Amino acid sequence: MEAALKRYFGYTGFRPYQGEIIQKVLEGRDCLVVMATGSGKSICYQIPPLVAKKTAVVVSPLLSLMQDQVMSLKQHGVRSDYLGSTQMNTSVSSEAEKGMFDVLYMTPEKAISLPSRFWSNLQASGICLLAIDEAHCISEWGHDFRPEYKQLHSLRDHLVGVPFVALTATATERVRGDIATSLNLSNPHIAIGSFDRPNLFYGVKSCNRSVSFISELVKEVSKNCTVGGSTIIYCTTIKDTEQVHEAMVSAGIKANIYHGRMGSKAREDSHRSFVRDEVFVMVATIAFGMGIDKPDVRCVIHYGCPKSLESYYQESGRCGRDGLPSVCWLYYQRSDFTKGDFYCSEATNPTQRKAIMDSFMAAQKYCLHTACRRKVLLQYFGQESTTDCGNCDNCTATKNERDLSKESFLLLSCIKSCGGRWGLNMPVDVLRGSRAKKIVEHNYDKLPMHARGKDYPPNWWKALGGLLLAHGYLKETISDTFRLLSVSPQGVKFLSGTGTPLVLQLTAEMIEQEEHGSSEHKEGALNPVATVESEKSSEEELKLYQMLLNVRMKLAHDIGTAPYAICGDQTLRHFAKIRPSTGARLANIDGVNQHFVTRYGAIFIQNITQFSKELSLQMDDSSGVEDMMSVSKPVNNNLPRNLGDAKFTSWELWQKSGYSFKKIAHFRRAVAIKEQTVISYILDAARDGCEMNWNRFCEETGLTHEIASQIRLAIAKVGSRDKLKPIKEELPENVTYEMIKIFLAIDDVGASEKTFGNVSADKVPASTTESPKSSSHGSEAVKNGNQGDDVIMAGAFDSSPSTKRSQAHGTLASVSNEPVKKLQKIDEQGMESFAAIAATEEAIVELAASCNGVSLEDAVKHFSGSKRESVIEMLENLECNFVVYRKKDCYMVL
Ligand SMILES: Nc1ncnc2c1ncn2[C@@H]1O[C@H](COP(=O)(O)OP(=O)(O)OP(=O)(O)O)[C@@H](O)[C@H]1O
Repeated sequence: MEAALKRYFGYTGFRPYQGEIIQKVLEGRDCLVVMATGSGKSICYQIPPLVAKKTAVVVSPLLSLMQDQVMSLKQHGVRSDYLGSTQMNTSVSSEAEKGMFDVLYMTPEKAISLPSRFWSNLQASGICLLAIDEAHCISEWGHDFRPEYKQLHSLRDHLVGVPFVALTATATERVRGDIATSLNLSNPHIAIGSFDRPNLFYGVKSCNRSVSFISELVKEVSKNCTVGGSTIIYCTTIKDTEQVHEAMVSAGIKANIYHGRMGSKAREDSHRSFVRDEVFVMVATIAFGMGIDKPDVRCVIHYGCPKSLESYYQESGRCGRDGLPSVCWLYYQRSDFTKGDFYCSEATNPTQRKAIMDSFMAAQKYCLHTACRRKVLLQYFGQESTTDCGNCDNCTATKNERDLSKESFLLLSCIKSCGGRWGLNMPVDVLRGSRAKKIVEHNYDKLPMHARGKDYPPNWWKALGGLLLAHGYLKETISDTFRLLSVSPQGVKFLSGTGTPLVLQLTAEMIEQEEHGSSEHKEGALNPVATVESEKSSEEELKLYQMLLNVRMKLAHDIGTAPYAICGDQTLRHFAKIRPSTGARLANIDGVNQHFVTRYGAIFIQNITQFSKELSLQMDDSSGVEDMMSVSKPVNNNLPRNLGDAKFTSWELWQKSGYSFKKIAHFRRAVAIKEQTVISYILDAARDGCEMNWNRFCEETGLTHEIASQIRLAIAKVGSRDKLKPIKEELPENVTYEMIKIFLAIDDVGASEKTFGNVSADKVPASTTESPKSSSHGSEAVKNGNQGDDVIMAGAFDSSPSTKRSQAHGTLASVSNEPVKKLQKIDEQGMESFAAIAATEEAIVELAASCNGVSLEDAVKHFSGSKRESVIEMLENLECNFVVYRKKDCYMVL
């Protein structure tokens, strides 16, 4: 399990609950998973198929979400696709039946409409789980009820014995019960994680929707953009969305808009360019909700009170999913609180209506609270928390507590005297001394508290009303479409004088009202920007991080994917901090998976090296990072370790003696071998650690910088480097199979990008007599499956491995007419040190496997016949090739 986590996702440890859930699923047990947004639920259904080598089917409510997940998984080397109404590729379904995907996503509509033949075929091919993502959609008590979800239980009949895994971030106890019942979960393993998102700062402010407020918002958001963070601004109406978007764009901020009245193509484009960091801000209605999987959103702003606390938690939960510090601000206007009825119009029965209203009131209370915001949120989801978080506006604000007993007494008694038949406006007007027609008609101008509240502006009183509601002194009831306020039993107790003095924390709005007599927003008071902590990075390291963000951006743009799908921000931060100089060092960084190393490793190492030089930063600084092992820089003795003799000699002739491929192909043979075989021998030697003059190799094989770039793009497009044919099909005719193989070998050994740099397209092979470019050998070699096994090596190549190298030297030197100047340079000492190596990569892997991981010191001790540097080098090579990975100080086998 852990090996698959490192190989495909680059992480060395599971987060809480992930390991146990995966284990249960692999044992065939149903699971109900309720874990916070961004806590890593997806891994729970993505790892089992990679371990069990069977397909996982995932039911997901949104196409955009599925497309993002598939894009990301492909970048991790996981075979994945989706079935839904927008899927144009008709072969996905038949490939899926044959078990050709690790993870197959589908919409609920699709899942219930697929014929039983599909399911029986898939079951025959192997299916390890059916996951129901966003499972709260099953429940009418959930905030996103979807009727099709209710029919998913019918899949049980098709998938006998297949574990069902229901996952959600927001489920009250009642919703959990609904999910389990509706899906017929049998004795499910229930995992309920914390709802807390400690990296998120929560803040709330009252606002007006004035032009000056919006321009202030624009200013603050633009600050966030300059530090490279993405922002989502959720508006409650399309009109607000358009207004805020227009303000952002006119201020020169790259912002997109997204709402339900846009066509699906426009929405898709808008979503895509946001996910790909082509714009930094998305101004959207909640139509841009559940499906947002971008991990590096640094700021989520709600411009208007959300329709429920669940949806606020979900939407704000789109922020900081990569675990880095991020902020969530909610700006509300008092008039937002009148929208409950509008939301209730969606209800089809009284139960739903009550559920919608309750959730809306909870959101309203959240806005008005002066206690720790996190506590309020967690309590709503049934999680008790005793300490204040210190990471929300209420915790960080200077305490502004005051005895508000007198004012509260006035307001509560006024509400009581008005008979609990009104909202807040009427009693506040009475307190303020209004003689409006309605007040006079009801004789409220005769009440003793009439005109007793002139010291404070109306909004101050309304803010106090909100506070009293949030603290339980008032209660709100719905009558028809009206929301009525009355005094609660706790309020009655206070009015009777038996309660304690009412010391309350003043809201920001009350303070503003006292100071300025209005909620007109003060310059500089708005502060939505995530102060993403630089994590003790130096200025140069931050510059390097910015440079690497650009490298990732360009790369993503070239291959048509989202930057985050290549690697996360956190991983780039580690690169900037550690500055790995080798593939092995890169491979050991958290978040780096096997595909990343093979596809992008060389590019990043080259850029890190170059930028670090420019910024005068040392490479390989592991001091500040935990979990990094202090391995001294390996000494590469450039000697092969476990090569067969034919390969070794081919390499020697080429690298040391300067022979051409053609000469080597004919060298001392009755029947010449193919040049392509020689090339593949030399590549194997390179993979085995032999020193290589890559510039010469590329020059002789015609692999130019341009061709290398084309191949890299093709691999990225195909999403896998396992099969050459699909890669070849993406490339122009002139790019041969041989070139692809060479590219992969160079990539495997992590040679520098500069390797290709010396040769340009118009300056191709000089020294090769027959370059692969001018022949069809490359494709022939592949067609014949020619990896060199079909070659009969004669003469010097057929002696026993231990003796033949020295024989080969002697023979070559004496028999060949070619100048073999450099050959003798492999002197006795070199051969001795090679012979003395007791550790081989296989032996190291065996040792690590037998004791479930081995430390470097133990490995060095175990292979006492080997030099420490050799063991380090082999370990690094294994690590770079993802044969082993490091967890703390231990090398584990993948
Ligand atoms: N074991 C892990 N170590 C480090 N990062 C992880 C681990 N598991 C998951 N992550 C990362 O956490 C982020 C959030 O994960 P994921 O998308 O699965 O969250 P989620 O629980 O499904 O959230 P939501 O409910 O919002 O969809 C992703 O960037 C993912 O790569």
